[in-house]
Amino acid sequence: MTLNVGIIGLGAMGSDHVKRISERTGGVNLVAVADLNKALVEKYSKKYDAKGYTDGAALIDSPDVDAVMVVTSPDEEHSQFVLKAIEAGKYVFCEKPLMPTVAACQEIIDAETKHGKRLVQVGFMRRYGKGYIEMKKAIDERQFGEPLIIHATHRNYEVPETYDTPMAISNTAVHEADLLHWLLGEDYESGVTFLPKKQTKYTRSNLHDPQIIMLDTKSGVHIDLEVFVNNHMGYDINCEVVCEEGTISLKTPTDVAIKTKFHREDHIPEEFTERFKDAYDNEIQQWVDSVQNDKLTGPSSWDGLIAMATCDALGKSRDEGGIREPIALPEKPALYND
Ligand SMILES: NC(=O)C1=CN([C@@H]2O[C@H](COP(=O)(O)OP(=O)(O)OC[C@H]3O[C@@H](n4cnc5c(N)ncnc54)[C@H](O)[C@@H]3O)[C@@H](O)[C@H]2O)C=CC1
Ligand SMILES: O=C1[C@@H](O)[C@H](O)[C@@H](O)[C@H](O)[C@H]1O
Repeated sequence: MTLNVGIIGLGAMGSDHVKRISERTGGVNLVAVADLNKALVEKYSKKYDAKGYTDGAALIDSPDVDAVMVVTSPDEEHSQFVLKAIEAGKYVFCEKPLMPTVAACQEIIDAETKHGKRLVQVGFMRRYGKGYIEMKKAIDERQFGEPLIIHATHRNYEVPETYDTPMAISNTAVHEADLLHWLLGEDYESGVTFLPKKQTKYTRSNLHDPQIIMLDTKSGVHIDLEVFVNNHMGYDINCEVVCEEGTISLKTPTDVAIKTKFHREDHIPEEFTERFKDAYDNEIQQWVDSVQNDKLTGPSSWDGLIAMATCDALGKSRDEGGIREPIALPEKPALYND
């Protein structure tokens, strides 16, 4: 049976998912698209022969739609559609972050728990990237002994004017907040955020960039993460895990490196859609497959809450001038135990 999907939000990431669902994902049919922007609705409904809506709630209510993808921004827009999908009993894939506050994540968890079945998957797509999967296997098997330290960087070429200081954590570092505890298989104990170099060429009044984050896990693994979202160099994601008997690193995303007269070249991607194409494709294919099997397997609302509780502590630390903050989680509902 083919799964009929509707997508709400047709901007940068939504249009990438539209293309993926329509052209590269098996067992699925794009039947409806929605956006507040009429021109985008017309463009994609025409191109992919899908019904068009300017009201995302109407898309969710449509009997033609079996499952929903929420790809709207700002991130605060997510929960109205996620809650509506839960109410309608429809599976819903929600781009990260689930919501940018812990309270709003908790509201979704409460609604899903009340419904009694997992319906929500959060778009932490890095878990589906080949490099990270291999790193996790090596860590899980302790191939090089115990993990001790992680050095990570999250660098974007540039971000829009609407992107502000809190978003460096809630919208960007949220990827590592999820990924690194998944990679290590353990919870965080505490975190701290520093703001180096207050004045730079690209400093804006609403954005402090770069930001330095440190996290410590319950067993004492130490993580340092540089978030630098206006680096004017490229989309540069790095992760090195230092273990007792070796290091495990994410390799450069290119398959080919050029050496020519007295120098070498290695392409740096411009965008996440290029860098993590394999991860997004695997993520969405596995989401479709798990919905078809009526059992979600990907990152849950609970994972969305863990990531945001981590971001909350890091944001608080930054606002208090770099004081270490404990990372505490509420009680985990039984629904999220398997
Ligand atoms: N997993 C990943 O690596 C990435 C995830 N994202 C996430 O995807 C989401 C979308 O981000 P972008 O595509 O970059 O944003 P964008 O600003 O390019 O597009 C957002 C779209 O949502 C529409 N929209 C806003 N409110 C709406 C509403 N109430 N009803 C219907 N449509 C509405 C806007 O008109 C716009 O077309 C964000 O939550 C972002 O955090 C974005 C980039 C990468
Ligand atoms: O999720 C994403 C964006 O929303 C975010 O703004 C970027 O910093 C991330 O690299 C990208 O993966």
